Amino acid sequence: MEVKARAPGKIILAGEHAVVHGSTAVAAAIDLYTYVTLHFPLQSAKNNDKLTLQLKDISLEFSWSLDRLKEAIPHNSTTLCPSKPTSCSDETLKSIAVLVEEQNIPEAKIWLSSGISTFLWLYTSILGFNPATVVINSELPYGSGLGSSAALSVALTAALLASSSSDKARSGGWLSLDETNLELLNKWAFEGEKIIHGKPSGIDNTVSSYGNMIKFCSGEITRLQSNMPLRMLITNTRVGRNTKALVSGVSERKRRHPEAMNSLFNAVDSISKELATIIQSKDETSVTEKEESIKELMEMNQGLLQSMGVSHSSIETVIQTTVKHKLTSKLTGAGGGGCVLTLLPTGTVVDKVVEELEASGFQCFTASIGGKGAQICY
Ligand SMILES: Nc1ncnc2c1ncn2[C@@H]1O[C@H](COP(=O)(O)OP(=O)(O)O)[C@@H](O)[C@H]1O
Ligand SMILES: C[C@@](O)(CCOP(=O)(O)O)CC(=O)O
Ligand SMILES: [Mg+2]
Repeated sequence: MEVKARAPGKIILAGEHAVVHGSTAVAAAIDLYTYVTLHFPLQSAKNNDKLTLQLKDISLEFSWSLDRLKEAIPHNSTTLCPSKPTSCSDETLKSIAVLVEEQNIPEAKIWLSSGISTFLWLYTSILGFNPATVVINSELPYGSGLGSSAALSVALTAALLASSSSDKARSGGWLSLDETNLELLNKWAFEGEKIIHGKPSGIDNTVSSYGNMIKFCSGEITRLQSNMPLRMLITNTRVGRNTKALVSGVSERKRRHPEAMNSLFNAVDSISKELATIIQSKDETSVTEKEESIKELMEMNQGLLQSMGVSHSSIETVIQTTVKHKLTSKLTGAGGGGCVLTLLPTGTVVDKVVEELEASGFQCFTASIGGKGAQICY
């Protein structure tokens, strides 16, 4: 039997980091996906005593005997409960880290460890100790602010829940999930994100699960209906960074300067709310005026992110380059490198700015904004 799922990456239009501290943020799905395929061996097959993970896009394979997993991961064989998401305890996470270490991940790819821990936790919590080969393929750059961690948790959980469900109408095409299943998927995926991010806000797994564009504040989700064209250039600085470290850096700064940081978070909250209002507005304001307001809000948000300590010289270079072309940019995701968004107002020709950015070693692309969320295929 085979089950497939896919989940999109995302851009955060406003509010990253502040959203971890209770501010509003606005995010949209993009049309770059992580794909997960589960293959279950026949009882008679020779590999029916193993769990194998194949990361296709980076040509790596990891494998554990089911006996080793059962021995290492604390479990209660009678209480597998896919419909009740639970958190991974510190004790279980330590045991899983040992299982990951035993795989001798190449030093240059050691950043995969938390993703593989998430994999083991979600798999064994939802499907228990059953044999399978899990194939993962991602179109998203890793650790670049486009939510590869959330797309992994969402796509994997969607495939696991689909395979554990009794209701498998074979269709051959991509199917979206109903509200109840989306809610369950999103809760499990959040538990997966916690292993990778430490203290996630939940916005990334939510937008990857639900798709489209959302306003998010302390777990409250508002789906947004955009009433204007919104085009963004995405520039990957190719500077690697890690969301967990950046999020904890902001918390440290908040601990040192609580009042000042709370003022920054409040300002971000206002920016995100205003952005959501503009995007949805059906009033007479022209698209050009709306784009001018969005430009200003992005500029202010970037200034506040810089004050939180999450910008980077590569991000500043992208901003300065795009300013020369009268375009406005802000970092997206955790910052510290990673990707930068540049608003492309109606009629913008991007060739010259892209040429200049790519000459500096950056990678530019446009992605379609606000597409579908998680989907499954039998
Ligand atoms: N397809 C994948 N397979 C294994 N791990 C993954 C995958 N996608 C993401 N990850 C994990 O997520 C981490 C990147 O997440 P993060 O730092 O939050 O950045 P982002 O979510 O912006 O890509 C990687 O270092 C890796 O541990
Ligand atoms: C910085 C943050 O707001 C977004 C992180 O996104 P990413 O992992 O860099 O794609 C963290 C969060 O909201 O959990
Ligand atoms: Mg992430």
